[in-house]
Amino acid sequence: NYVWPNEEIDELERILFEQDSIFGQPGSDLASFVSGCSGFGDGPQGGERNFGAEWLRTAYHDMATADVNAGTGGLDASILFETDRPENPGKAFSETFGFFSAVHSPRSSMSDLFAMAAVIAVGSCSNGKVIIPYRGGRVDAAGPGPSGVPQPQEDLASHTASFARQGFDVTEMIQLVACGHSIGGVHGVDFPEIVPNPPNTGTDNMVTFDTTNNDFDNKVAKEFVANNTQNPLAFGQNETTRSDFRIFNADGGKVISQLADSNDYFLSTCTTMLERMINTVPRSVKLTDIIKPIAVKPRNLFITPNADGTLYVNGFIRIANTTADANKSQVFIHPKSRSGKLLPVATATTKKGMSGGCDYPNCGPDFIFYMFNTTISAEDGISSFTIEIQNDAAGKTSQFDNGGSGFPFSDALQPLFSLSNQTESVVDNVVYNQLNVTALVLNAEDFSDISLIINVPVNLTAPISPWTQSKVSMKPLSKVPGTNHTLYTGSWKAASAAGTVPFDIVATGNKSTVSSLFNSWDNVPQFFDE
Ligand code: HEM
Repeated sequence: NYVWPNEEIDELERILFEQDSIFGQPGSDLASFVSGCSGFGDGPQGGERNFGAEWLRTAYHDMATADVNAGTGGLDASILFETDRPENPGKAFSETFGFFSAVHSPRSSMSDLFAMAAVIAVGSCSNGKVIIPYRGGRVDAAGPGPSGVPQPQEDLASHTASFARQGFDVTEMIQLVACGHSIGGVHGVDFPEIVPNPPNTGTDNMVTFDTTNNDFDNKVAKEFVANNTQNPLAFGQNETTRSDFRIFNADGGKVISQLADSNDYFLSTCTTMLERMINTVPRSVKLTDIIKPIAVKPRNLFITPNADGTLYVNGFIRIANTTADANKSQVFIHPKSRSGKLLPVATATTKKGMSGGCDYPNCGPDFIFYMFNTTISAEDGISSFTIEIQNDAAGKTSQFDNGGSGFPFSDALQPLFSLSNQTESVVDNVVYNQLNVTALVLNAEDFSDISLIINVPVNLTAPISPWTQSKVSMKPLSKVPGTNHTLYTGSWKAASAAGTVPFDIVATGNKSTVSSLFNSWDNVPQFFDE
């Protein structure tokens, strides 16, 4: 019963399920960094960084300070304010943030992105055998939380108490640690007391938890039980820091043996435990339903006025390859006028191309992008459309009416990308982004205010910050001849630290408020100084 658009899930759905996108927008290459779960060589000692392992460790360290009885902490991205603590050594947290900050927005909190990082990492590292159901809705912390990430030199009693605070009993603690330590390892640069670094080489001696660093599998348990493990937290030179040894034996070795006995059991246990881990959030947070790939979703819809009083309407429809057949299907758009009258059908059979779903098996379908365009009279205008697929993936004709009222798309208020641009300038060594937007407004006399609204972080120097809206009043430019449309323009300029988060245009009046929300800067032509 998904209805487009949905502010809570559309952006998260795009980032998670639309990898290798033909639009090449930020985030569409995220999964490629953990593709095959392979590490990136760091030096002759064989040390390497496995980004998937870093993403998973980031999600755990962020969650590990939760207090489930108090209903506080959990996945809230507070880790970004806590990286100078002794319990959080290493590059993992800032590197994970580096990957995901490009898609951080009011519709995709950093904590939702850290949860997604764990989902993608484990999905990719297990080659699609562990698909953690993903929900959105997490809320970012505005500052540091309490400390309390478990550390390897602590004793079993403190680990048991710490996991109990996070909501996991002894059995679940053993399971969660085994799942986490299935990929990656201990880095000499972060923990020289556990994994000594060769002196003066500048390299990172990394010792993996098991022999399959690039595979999310039960080897970590198998090798531990078989007593031939290389896990530095189980049999490292320093007995004090053998936390995995103490934890895996916390119940006499029962659970770790079960995990060692069956990889299927290990994988299903980890799916459950890691889902619980990423869904550990403050009590005040309400998570969305599980986000699934959406079968039919409009994308980048544009309206441009022509000189002769008509409107050129074009856009893309993203269709899952489980719904349409890239070779056979024919796609048609049925637009409706402003008054609800059916307008001539537009064919959308030309394919812009395919996006490869998720980059790893079992995550979601690939998508086919169909292009359409049509010309309508400005007097008729447009309010919505429905989509018809002939010869769909099942060989039938199917209609998509977006829950009954069609896909909303209105010429009441639209940015005109061909008349908009973005520029970059440097003043006193500070780089500024400027966004110049021209918008098409119907019956402008009905509105008392038409504003360009940019979401910007309140605190430009913090790694993450609550958002605030920076508003610019747009001014009338000219009437579009032969129509009731008027062009409005507005310019917004700020230090580039304010980012290029999608922008809104909102027209408010006594009779109504209309808006065009979350418009991507990617669609705005760039004029950058060399
Ligand atoms: C008592 C609990 C735990 C302790 C004491 C502990 C300790 C450690 C230590 C010392 C490292 C090495 C980090 C580095 O050198 O950068 C590490 C790595 C890692 N931990 Fe844990 N850990 C615990 C639980 C968990 C849990 C529950 C998870 C996730 C579910 C997890 C996921 C990871 C991952 C993926 C790595 C590899 C990071 C990389 O290769 O860059 N850990 N852990």
